[in-house]
Amino acid sequence: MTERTLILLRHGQSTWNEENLFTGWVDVPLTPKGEQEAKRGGELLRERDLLPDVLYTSLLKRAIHTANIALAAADRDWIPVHRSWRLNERHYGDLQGKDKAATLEQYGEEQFMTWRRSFDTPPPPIADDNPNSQAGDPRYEGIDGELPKTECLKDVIERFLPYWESTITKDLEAGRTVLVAAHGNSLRALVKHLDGISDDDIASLNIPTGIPLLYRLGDDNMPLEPGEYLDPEAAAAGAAAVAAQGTKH
Ligand SMILES: O=C(O)[C@@H](CO)OP(=O)(O)O
Repeated sequence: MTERTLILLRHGQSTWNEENLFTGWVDVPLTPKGEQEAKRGGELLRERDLLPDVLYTSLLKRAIHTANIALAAADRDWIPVHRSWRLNERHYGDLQGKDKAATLEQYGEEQFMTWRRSFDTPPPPIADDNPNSQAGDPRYEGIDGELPKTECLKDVIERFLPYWESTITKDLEAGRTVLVAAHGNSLRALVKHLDGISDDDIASLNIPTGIPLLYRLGDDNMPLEPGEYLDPEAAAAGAAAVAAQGTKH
């Protein structure tokens, strides 16, 4: 059996992470701190000799820039890249652009957590004329199916896993080290699948920004051992910070 190497990387801190706003498909840039996190992520890959052969990213610049910075730090700028909307962050519907703490205060913790972390209840859909809607955005012209107006985690799994199975795993099977640079909730969708996490338990799983998460996979493309954050201490602190986002003022 040959071991397959998969590295997951959530983008570094974005401007809307810093401002504590629901982001979803809104295409916001990294902050200087986010760029620094991405660089450190790439250095961790280089230090461990985990050199990606191929990159998969979303269509959003916070993931694209994170990958570029990390790959530059690992001296792997040149590897082939595949971009797909299927790796995009979860579409946050009408919450896109709204302040997380203010939303918690307005709707209460139960509703807030249902929208934020329940498996199958999406937030209300976004209107096409909302400035944070992606209606008419040329990058989604070729989308197969309908442009989402909101999504829950279940919807993300339904659009991400077919791509994982049909495309990303083919590179793993060819022996390539695969880097997936994506988002908090699209990576939660993949980790749920890999780690066999239940629909209820996935609510408490949070992915920190900018820290590579390494998986060694077997012939069935499932983990041989639990995933490993390359900086476990920073990962634990980062995940706790994501979990606390609703309460920050
Ligand atoms: O706003 C978002 O798009 C996501 C990721 O930043 O937030 P949350 O962790 O609240 O799902």
